[in-house]
Amino acid sequence: MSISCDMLVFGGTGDLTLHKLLPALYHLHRDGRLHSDVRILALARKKLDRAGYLALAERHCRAQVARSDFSVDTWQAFAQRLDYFAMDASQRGEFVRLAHHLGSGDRRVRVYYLATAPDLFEPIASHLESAGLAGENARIVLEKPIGHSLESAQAINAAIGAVFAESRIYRIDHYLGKETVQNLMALRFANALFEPIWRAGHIDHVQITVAETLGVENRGGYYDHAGAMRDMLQNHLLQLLCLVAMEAPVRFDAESVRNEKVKVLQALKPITGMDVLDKTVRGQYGAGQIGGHDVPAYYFEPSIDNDSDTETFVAVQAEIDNWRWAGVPFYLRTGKRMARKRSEIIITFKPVPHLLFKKGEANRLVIRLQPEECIGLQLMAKAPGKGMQLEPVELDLNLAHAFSSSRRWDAYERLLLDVIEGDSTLFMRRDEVEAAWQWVDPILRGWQGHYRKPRPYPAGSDGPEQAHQFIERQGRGWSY
Ligand SMILES: NC(=O)C1=CN([C@@H]2O[C@H](COP(=O)(O)OP(=O)(O)OC[C@H]3O[C@@H](n4cnc5c(N)ncnc54)[C@H](OP(=O)(O)O)[C@@H]3O)[C@@H](O)[C@H]2O)C=CC1
Ligand SMILES: O=C1O[C@H](COP(=O)(O)O)[C@@H](O)[C@H](O)[C@H]1O
Repeated sequence: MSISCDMLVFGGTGDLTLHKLLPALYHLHRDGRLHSDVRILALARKKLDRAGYLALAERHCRAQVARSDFSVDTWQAFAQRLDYFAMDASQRGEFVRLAHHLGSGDRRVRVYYLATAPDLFEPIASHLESAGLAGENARIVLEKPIGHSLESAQAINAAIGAVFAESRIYRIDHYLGKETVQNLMALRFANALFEPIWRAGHIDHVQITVAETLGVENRGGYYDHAGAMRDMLQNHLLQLLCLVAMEAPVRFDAESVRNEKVKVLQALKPITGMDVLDKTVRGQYGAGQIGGHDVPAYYFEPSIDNDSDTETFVAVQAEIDNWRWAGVPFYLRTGKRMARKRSEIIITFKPVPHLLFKKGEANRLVIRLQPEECIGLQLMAKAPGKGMQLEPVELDLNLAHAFSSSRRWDAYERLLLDVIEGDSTLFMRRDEVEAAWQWVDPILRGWQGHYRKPRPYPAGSDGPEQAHQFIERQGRGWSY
């Protein structure tokens, strides 16, 4: 059973809160994982009373939670925990009103979840402090992306760090809360099988793909200033890369795991200047079809400039300059409005040194995060019948089948519970975020100088043609 706390969600009427955070909290409540005294206070400027907010929250929870998991009784019990407070979080004076509303309760754990644009992070932290709301029992959760560059991330980190100790700052990257991502650590560090071959001598290359069919939806105002590099690659894809590439931590605790991840980020080979033309591909979706329906081009989406140069697709060839990984390319790609939704990591091993049979394909380890969660090891096997006809077959560990009795947790459920329980193992430390920006910034500068126009690709495709040429130049291809 979790501990008692007040959870204050700034941005309580926003997309993230309504689509992810509240459904996750509902599930935690339904599964009996929230202490009976956990209270949730949503905050935003919109003038709503409690009843109005509950109606909004219920509508979204009904839409997000599976029918079989939603019941009116459970909702009503969950709603008892929920309240709404209208305030402008950019105004210091409003926090005096908030302190008054919260009353004394200084000894209770308070979690401040900042589900707002990052430009509110600094004012909220400083206003919390001046209203006496940032005491020892207060924790703060920051959504990604932290800033839009190394400099802005450092400024945010410094401002938050001036109010909250690092151990009380939770920089969330929801990919770390996904079951299969954690399973990657189990696979690597709880099985002796892979360690001897988990290195340059045996691995040809690694591909990490996060493809979405969604477009920018109603987030154009944010996305057009961010793009795929800041929205996805700087955080989610680099975190996945870290988990594939890191050394075994001495313990499974926050400091040990994060120490190893940061070393990987620091070892990433810089991509600077004209290198961006060889090592990266930017793309932007045009009109096309998703699931048989016409969808508009990116520049016709709401809140997007008609001549926007923002990338909705990015592919990068990353290299890690250390003993384990020298010379092994890590191909990262992510895009919106792609042919199908899938997130996966594919490790391709080196081919056998001498081919005895007519057919030979390199072994591949496939770690699928979405839509299904499974791990597959592709091996060559003899097809039944006469002769040595070899075909690739997959040893398949389907996690949904292997653990069929338990409901699959959404990433936010796991991470929210970790915050309440004070476990920051699956959250990003300050130096990790900054090391990631340190590598990403020169790429963004290279694009400014040499690669302003993203390559077009039709919605519903596998990205721009250049993304295929880029990997084929090296005698490889994207896995499908
Ligand atoms: N949506 C998603 O799927 C994801 C979002 N994120 C991150 O989460 C954060 C929030 O994103 P998202 O929910 O999409 O954004 P939205 O624009 O949908 O929501 C922003 C929220 O902030 C509130 N807000 C804005 N200004 C103020 C203010 N001055 N005082 C109080 N509240 C304010 C808005 O309410 P009001 O206007 O009523 O004040 C609204 O509730 C961003 O940092 C984003 O990058 C990260 C991962 C995924
Ligand atoms: O952080 C983000 O992630 C989502 C994709 O998350 P997933 O869990 O559905 O894979 C992405 O759509 C969004 O643009 C980004 O901000």
